[in-house]
Amino acid sequence: MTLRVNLHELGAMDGAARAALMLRADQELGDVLERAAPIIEAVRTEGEAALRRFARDLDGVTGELGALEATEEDFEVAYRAVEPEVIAAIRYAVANIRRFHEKQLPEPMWLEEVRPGAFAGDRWTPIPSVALYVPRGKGAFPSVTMMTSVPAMVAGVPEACILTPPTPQGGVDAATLVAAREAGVGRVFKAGGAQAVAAAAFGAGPIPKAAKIVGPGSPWVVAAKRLLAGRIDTGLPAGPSESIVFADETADPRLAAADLMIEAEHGPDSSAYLVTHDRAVAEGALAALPGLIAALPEQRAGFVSTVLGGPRGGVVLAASLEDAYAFVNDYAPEHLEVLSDEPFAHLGRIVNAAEVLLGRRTPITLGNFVLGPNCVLPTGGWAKSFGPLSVTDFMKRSSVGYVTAAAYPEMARHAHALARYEGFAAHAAAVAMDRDRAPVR
Ligand SMILES: NC(=O)c1ccc[n+]([C@@H]2O[C@H](COP(=O)([O-])OP(=O)(O)OC[C@H]3O[C@@H](n4cnc5c(N)ncnc54)[C@H](O)[C@@H]3O)[C@@H](O)[C@H]2O)c1
Ligand SMILES: N[C@H](CO)Cc1c[nH]c[nH+]1
Ligand SMILES: [Zn+2]
Repeated sequence: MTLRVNLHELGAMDGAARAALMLRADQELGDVLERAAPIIEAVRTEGEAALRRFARDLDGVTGELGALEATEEDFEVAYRAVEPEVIAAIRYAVANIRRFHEKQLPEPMWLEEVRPGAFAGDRWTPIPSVALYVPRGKGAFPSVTMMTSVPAMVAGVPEACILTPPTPQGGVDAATLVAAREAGVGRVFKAGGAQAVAAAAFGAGPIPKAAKIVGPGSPWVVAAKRLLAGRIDTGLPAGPSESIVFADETADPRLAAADLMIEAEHGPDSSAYLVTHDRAVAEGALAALPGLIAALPEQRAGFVSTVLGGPRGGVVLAASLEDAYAFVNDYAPEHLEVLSDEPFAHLGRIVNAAEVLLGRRTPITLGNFVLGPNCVLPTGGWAKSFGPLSVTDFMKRSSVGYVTAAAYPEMARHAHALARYEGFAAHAAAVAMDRDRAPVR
């Protein structure tokens, strides 16, 4: 395995080379969109039979798949199989994630008296149903189970279910089942990839049609969400993981190198940069990386070296601190870690990042698993306009209005003038009527 890590010197790069560093795997889906389309069509027309076929052909299930929905016995077996230390960590994380997300709950309703006797406001209610996608391919994700399930439960969604690819034995990852139960989601189905997104959009076998699907995934999941966006609310775009570790001259290069590997180890389609304006930090990190990579298990070492030596990763040496801020804000990373003795001094300069983790004791790992903020985050540059998954992603807002007799005449007069101007005669007629006359029955 080659352990070559890129050094990108921004001062020596032209605009095109700099722009090339910004590209992500989910911006270039290539033929995945085309190849996901027939999978979706098969689920739409064949339902459960297609899901069973894809479990075998795409998820590599060789064991007995059984019922698509995890049974009570599956949950019991999972609790026995997962190490007590991991169950304790899941409970610790669920408590923190719940505490964080409860703070996000909006007031159920507010009304403002916009004119004397005329009231307008917002009312928040949960969405009726949601499918929570939990990936399982290059890893298992009890973390994502908690991060999608807890806010859905805090929001009060009445019908929530988890969709996750089956294991090769035909079951569900044990810690995913434990995390689902601890977070309060009772239904877990074995379906992954594009076929899972299609099952949520149309309903398939026991998998209910949902109003929305949330959760991150591989390019197959991203592609299916794009193709089905007219059939189901696909929420925030969360594709292959990406990060920037931003380090100033006070940063420890070895920590910078270690933290650069965190998101790079997800897979070859990840993106990960260390951005610094300090040459000593850049060179120290480059020197530390081969040894750190070599200490990883083979598959993860392979992913990290592919990412850090490929077109979407490495060490970025900015021409100045200003240039480093500009790079981060242009890139709009999913995860941003700020390694500095004064991390808050940089916070005001960061405007585009889905998550900002401050200081040497807040590595991305803590955010991914236990701190409380959501680890399902927008990728592909979408952090310029989207935030992390939150409680309000599981709710919708309705406007509410109420006009009294005291406020009506003036409001009606102004509305009538605008209705006439826009040429809407029925709109105008409705506000020309006497609304306080006794009804004629
Ligand atoms: N943005 C976020 O918030 C966030 C959070 C966690 C994970 N992630 C990312 O989610 C992704 C998870 O990917 P994963 O692969 O581990 O799991 P996944 O569940 O997303 O993908 C595996 C599924 O893809 C389908 N698939 C695989 N190869 C296929 C093929 N050739 N044809 C058709 N379908 C195919 C299979 O059905 C399988 O079920 C990673 O890229 C990770 O970085 C992102
Ligand atoms: N980094 C992922 C989001 O991009 C979340 C995660 C979960 N487990 C490990 N990482
Ligand atoms: Zn991660």
